[in-house]
Amino acid sequence: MPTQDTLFPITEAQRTAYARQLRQGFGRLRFEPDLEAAFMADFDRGLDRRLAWLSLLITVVWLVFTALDPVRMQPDRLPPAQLGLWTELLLVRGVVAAVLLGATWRAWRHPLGAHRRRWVVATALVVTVGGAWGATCYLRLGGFQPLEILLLLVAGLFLPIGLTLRQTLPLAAVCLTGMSAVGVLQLEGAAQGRFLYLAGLMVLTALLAAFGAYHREYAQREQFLLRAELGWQAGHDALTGLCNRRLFDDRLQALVRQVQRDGLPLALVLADVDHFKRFNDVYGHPAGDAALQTVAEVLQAMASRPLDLVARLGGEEMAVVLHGASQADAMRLATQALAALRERGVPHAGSEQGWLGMSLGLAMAEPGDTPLALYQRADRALYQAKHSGRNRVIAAA
Ligand SMILES: Nc1nc2c(ncn2[C@@H]2O[C@H](COP(=O)(O)OP(=O)(O)OP(=O)(O)O)[C@@H](O)[C@H]2O)c(=O)[nH]1
Repeated sequence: MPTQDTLFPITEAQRTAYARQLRQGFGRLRFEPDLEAAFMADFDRGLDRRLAWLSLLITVVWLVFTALDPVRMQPDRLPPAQLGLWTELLLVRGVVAAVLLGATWRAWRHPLGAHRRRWVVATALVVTVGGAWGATCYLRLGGFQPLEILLLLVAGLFLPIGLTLRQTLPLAAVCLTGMSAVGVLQLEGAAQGRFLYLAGLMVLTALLAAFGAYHREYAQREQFLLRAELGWQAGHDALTGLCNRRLFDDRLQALVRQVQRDGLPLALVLADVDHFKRFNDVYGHPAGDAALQTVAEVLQAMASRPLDLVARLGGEEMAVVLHGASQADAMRLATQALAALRERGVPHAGSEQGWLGMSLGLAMAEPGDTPLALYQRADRALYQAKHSGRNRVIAAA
């Protein structure tokens, strides 16, 4: 998906797929495969920086708690039998701190890119299980530990940390199992009971957070589809489906620069329906609209290359930009378009020939050209086509 926020460069076919998905819904938080890939690319935008900051924050909090451990537990006053436990706590704190420092360094140093999900999963697992382990050490040492802090860790898994809900659920299940296993294996009696009670609360927390995450992701997906539709509408003409003037101006500018750099030819063909005012007067505006759609289809058929561009510039004036086409190619395509419109046989009593025709002006991009200069040459050629009998193509000298 630019995301491309203002103009979402989707094709007509993609737009149909987006609209279909929007109609079908996505209650299971999954799009059709192509759309899913586009959504994931959009979903991942700007994530690396956010994760780097989050990782730094967690690391700082973890280091602060680690630094406070000796103050809170006063190891020199612990009975010798508990020194082993103190070492265990220090080890757990140290391992998690080392992993967090490494993860933060990695996230700041290089974009996580393809490793992002693995990075998130590994960091989350170490922090949740390490957090639970540290908490059980505290309990066994007889110190005060607000175990409820573990609930925050569980809820944190459902924050926008780069996983979809489908990816978060198995991770949360593994983390909860790991945390509960630590409690069951390390604790006994009342402390174990209290930890198991907390494990139950963790499951409830996970369910509540998952409920919120479901609705957040649903809204995010819906917004993605709607943004594509809006972007398409911003760059296209509602009647013919062709690019509008705004998108045409943007793309023509880029195309002119591109061919000048690549040394390729570029042709601009301007088209204007002949005696269209009379057509509207005789057949009515709705028939005029249908006639414009026919002309748009005929012009669209001229554009077969990926960088070709067909636009409605306003009223009954349209344009075709042919990337890499020589003047002879462009002339041939324009003549074929005239013949194709003739074949459509749209009656036009107010025209010279009795059926709907159009006049075409062709100009080739020249070295050092600006889009405006190119447009003006094509416009002069169109003017000549109009004034030399209409329903023909004239190339700028
Ligand atoms: N049906 C319909 N008509 C439109 C639309 N946009 C512009 N027009 C009409 O197109 C006509 C353009 O008329 P003119 O600019 O005088 O040109 P023309 O009659 O085609 O004459 P020539 O260009 O000299 O052949 C006007 O009557 C506009 O109302 C549209 O979206 N739908």
